[in-house]
Amino acid sequence: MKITLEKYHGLGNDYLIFDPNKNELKLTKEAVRLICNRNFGVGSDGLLVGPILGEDKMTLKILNPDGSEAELSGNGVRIFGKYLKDAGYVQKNHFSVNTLSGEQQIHYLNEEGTRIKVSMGHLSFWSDEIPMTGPRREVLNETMMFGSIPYRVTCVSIGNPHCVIWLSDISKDLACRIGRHSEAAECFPEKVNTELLRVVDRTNIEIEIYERGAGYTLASGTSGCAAAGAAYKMGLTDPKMYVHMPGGVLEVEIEEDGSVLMTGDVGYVGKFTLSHEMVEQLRSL
Ligand SMILES: N[C@@H](CCC[C@H](N)C(=O)O)C(=O)O
Repeated sequence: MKITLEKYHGLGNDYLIFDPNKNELKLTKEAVRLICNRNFGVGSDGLLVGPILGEDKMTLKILNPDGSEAELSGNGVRIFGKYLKDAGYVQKNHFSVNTLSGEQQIHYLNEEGTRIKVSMGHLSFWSDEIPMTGPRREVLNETMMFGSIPYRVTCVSIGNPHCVIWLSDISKDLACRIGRHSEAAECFPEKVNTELLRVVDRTNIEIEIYERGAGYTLASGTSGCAAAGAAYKMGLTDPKMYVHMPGGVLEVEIEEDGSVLMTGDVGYVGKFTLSHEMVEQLRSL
C-alpha cells in the first residue's frame, strides 16, 4: 500500500499530514523521526495525524519531529483546517476539532481556506497547570537560570507549556542557546517551549522561538499566543496585537476571560508519495 503525505506550512512552520483514512502504517516514535528528518526523510517541524473520525467530531493528533506528542499546535490546527477543506472533509465555514488540549474552533476567513481564525482556548499562568515544580503560584517575572545565566521569565499554558523571556534584543542564536537549556530544565516536568520576546509597541511584538521536541522554528501559533498573553499580562501591550516571527505575522487577540483568538495564513506545498524502499524502512521501525 502506498503512503502519501501532504505538506503545508503556517508562516514557515512546516507540517506533514498523515491521513489515517488513506494510509496504513504504525507510527512508532522512530518512524515519526525518520519521516520528519530533513536529510533522510521528507522533513518537517512535525506530523499531523488526522482526521481521526469520531461520532460527531474530528480529532487531530500532533507529533513533534522527535516523536513526542504535543497537546496543541496553533499552526498545526490552521494547517489541519486547510487540509480538511482541501480533502473535502468539511463544507461549513465554522466547525470544531478535538486535540489533546480540548476543542478548537476553526473559521475560514476566505474562500480558499488559506486565512484561518482559531479559538485557541484559555491562557493560564498557574504553575500546576503549566506544569511547573514548586509551590502553586502564577509564574510572573521570576528569575530562572538557564545555562548558568539568569533570565526574567513568565510561564504560561495555552494547552501546551511555554516559557517567555522578555529581552530588548532577540536573535535566532540566542533562542537556540537558551532553548537548549530551558527545554528540559528540571522545573518543567513536561519540558517547555521557549519564546524570546521583544515588545515593539502596544500592538506589535517580535518573538524568536525554540520549540519543545522540534528546536528552532520560523513560527509557532501557540508560542505567538503565549508571548502575546505574557506581554499583555505584564501590562506591556493592548489585548490585540501583531506577533512578528521570522516566518511571518500572526494576529492575536486576548479576550476578557483569558481566551485567545489567533488568525494567520496557511500555504500548501504538495503531496509526497513515499518510495517502496522508504515504506519498507518505516515498517521495520
Ligand atoms: N509549532 C507549534 C507548536 C507545536 C508543539 C510544540 N512543539 C509542543 O511540544 O508543545 C505551534 O504552531 O503552536
